[in-house]
Amino acid sequence: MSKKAAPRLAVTDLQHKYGDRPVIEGLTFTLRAGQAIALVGPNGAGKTTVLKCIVGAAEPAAGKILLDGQPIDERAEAVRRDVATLLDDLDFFPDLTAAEHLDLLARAHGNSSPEDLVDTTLHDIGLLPAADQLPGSLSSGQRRRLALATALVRPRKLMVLDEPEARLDTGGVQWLSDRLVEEKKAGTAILFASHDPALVETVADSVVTLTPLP
Ligand SMILES: Nc1ncnc2c1ncn2[C@@H]1O[C@H](COP(=O)(O)OP(=O)(O)OP(=O)(O)O)[C@@H](O)[C@H]1O
Repeated sequence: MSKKAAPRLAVTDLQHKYGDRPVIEGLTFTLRAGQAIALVGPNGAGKTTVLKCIVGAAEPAAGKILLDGQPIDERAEAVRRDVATLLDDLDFFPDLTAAEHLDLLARAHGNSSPEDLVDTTLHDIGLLPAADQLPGSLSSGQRRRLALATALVRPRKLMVLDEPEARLDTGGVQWLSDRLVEEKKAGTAILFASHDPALVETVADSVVTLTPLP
């Protein structure tokens, strides 16, 4: 009998505190390849904090986080290779165009001829007309689209996205929704925080609701 594959992501009894103040207590969930979990809850409930713990940007007070059965370590090559993250707005290089950012990132992840991928991604995300603009000249929504695009020009088994719908227009949110569904079909696991009920309804296989701790 074959052993069942480990979940892509397994979070067990996660706890996090800022100073003495607990913000996450006893959070447990598992996420399998090709599935999506949405983290929902009011402002301040701890969604970003959970995502930061998972990508290694915050240190949990307790608990276990496993990626494909192994403790997650942001310095490990597998994590950097397999996890595409969109947390805050990216800090872009001021003197690289939108297209050059995507090209650089794809090459850094081992794609030696990313031209077609970069073009397709810019087209998909509606940034082709802005391909040669510097980040400082993009609108805030266009910068957000560029940040999303950076997650799409690199290999990924797990996407960790904090409010990916933020600042997108209606067409952008529709595109995002369709794209995340496609990502799941391709086997990517997605953990995302969102305040958009329609996006959650369309994309998430399950929902984890956080409430602010007293
Ligand atoms: N660096 C920090 N230092 C101290 N407290 C923090 C820090 N970051 C977040 N917090 C607090 O932790 C709680 C959870 O914040 P978090 O950003 O995780 O919430 P969230 O659910 O993502 O909220 P939102 O929906 O507004 O994005 C909040 O009360 C917040 O004020």
